[in-house]
Amino acid sequence: MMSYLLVLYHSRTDSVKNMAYEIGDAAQHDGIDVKIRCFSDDSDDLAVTIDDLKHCAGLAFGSPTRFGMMASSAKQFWETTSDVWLSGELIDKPAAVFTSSSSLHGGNEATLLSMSLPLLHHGMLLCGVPYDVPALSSTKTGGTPYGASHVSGLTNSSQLSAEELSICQSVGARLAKLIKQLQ
Ligand SMILES: Cc1cc2nc3c(=O)[nH]c(=O)nc-3n(C[C@H](O)[C@H](O)[C@H](O)COP(=O)(O)O)c2cc1C
Repeated sequence: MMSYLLVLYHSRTDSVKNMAYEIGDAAQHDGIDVKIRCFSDDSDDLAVTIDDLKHCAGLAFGSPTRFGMMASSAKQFWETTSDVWLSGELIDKPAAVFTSSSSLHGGNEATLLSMSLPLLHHGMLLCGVPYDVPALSSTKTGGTPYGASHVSGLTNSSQLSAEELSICQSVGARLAKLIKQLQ
């Protein structure tokens, strides 16, 4: 794979995983190769390597909301990326973040903002969700200008609402567009 979007996620109960696949499918639909990777090998998807990260043309990074922050496996991974940071290999590559939380005001926006920080340190071009995505104004569940989100609720449902789905698709399409424009 010469030029690909890396969709890198952690998910324990499939909500973030479903979002990862929606974002990846949308980018692929728009002509971009996609690599879907996890932070550890306790998933159906392969564990990410530093090479996967170094050589991506763009990144979608997903984590569940854990006490208003990213999951520890994600944080742990970023702490192994100093060499990539030193060599500047992610500078000027487009990136987006996405999350799932069980409650609507349970810290999903805070999580998205803090997930953005390592990507900004790496010099990536953070792409949020613009308000020309109609679902952003109509959603009663997830979806924020800082990135796609899903609210899994009291039953911890991993099924995305129509608006959440459409926002994930818009993120995949936007990353694909930016990857093409920047190459
Ligand atoms: C340790 C832990 C901490 C959590 N913290 C929050 C939280 O701060 N706010 C919230 O709304 N949900 C919280 N949750 C719920 C998860 O964010 C939610 O179930 C999410 O949809 C899981 O995503 P996944 O299915 O991809 O694993 C927490 C769950 C765990 C296990």
